[in-house]
Amino acid sequence: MSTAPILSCEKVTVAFDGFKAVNGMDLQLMPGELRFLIGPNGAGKTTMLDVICGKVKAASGTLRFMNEFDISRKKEYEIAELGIGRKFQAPSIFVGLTVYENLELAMSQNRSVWATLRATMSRDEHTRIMRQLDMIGLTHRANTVAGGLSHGEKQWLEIGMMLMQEPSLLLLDEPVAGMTDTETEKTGELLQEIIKERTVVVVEHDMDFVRSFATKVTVMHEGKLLKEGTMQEVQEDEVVSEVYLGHGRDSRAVG
Ligand SMILES: Nc1ncnc2c1ncn2[C@@H]1O[C@H](COP(=O)(O)OP(=O)(O)OP(=O)(O)O)[C@@H](O)[C@H]1O
Repeated sequence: MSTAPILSCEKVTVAFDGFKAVNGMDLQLMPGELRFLIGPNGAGKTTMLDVICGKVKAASGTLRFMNEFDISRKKEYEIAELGIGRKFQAPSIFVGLTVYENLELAMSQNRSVWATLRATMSRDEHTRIMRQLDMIGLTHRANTVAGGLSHGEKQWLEIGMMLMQEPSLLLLDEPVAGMTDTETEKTGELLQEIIKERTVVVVEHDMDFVRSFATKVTVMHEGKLLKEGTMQEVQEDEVVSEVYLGHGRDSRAVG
């Protein structure tokens, strides 16, 4: 495996009407990592994902992908084509189509919906979909209309749809929010499976989930990198403790 970072962000700043939501943030990811990005509300975590996928632009700083591409000036679709996939909190699946059809559509993103559903599928394409269904644990749901899935299943379907496009780097924003404990556990296992071939960044508030699945955690505060390390190192850090204390839902994150 390459030792060069897959993503290298240096001194990234994102401003909204002069307010710096991200303020000189550094983030380096190695291929195959599952990195958790945590921090109090308003720390700039979601904005950091937004700037990586091109949804917002950096006012300054550099963002380098695969040691080769400067993505700071690229458009969102160009960044997606380079291999960065972004999943937002609300799932964007086609609720009137079956699980199988959703994956089929995601596989042939450049065709129209009608052309995709009418086209004859090759055996290889069918095999790819079946493999994806297996990975996201929805084989038994292949012919279920996506609108009838549970909340967790919808999230897994959307992750599956993103994977059909073979991204090298996957950005997930609070993937386990609203999930049951069993669904959360399954999602963690799915992420472990995904990083066998890809790199994943997860913005997360669920500290039990982070504790169970994180090897390396990045803590953001006021738009900057506050601390990076194992969950234990982060929990033992006094400054991190101070920042979290009194911050509502994350107040039990440390100690
Ligand atoms: N489009 C925008 N316009 C103006 N301000 C914004 C915009 N997006 C985010 N912000 C502000 O930037 C700051 C960082 O927001 P961001 O959503 O990145 O934080 P976060 O760490 O993801 O927080 P949370 O954990 O609550 O989701 C917040 O103060 C937020 O209000």
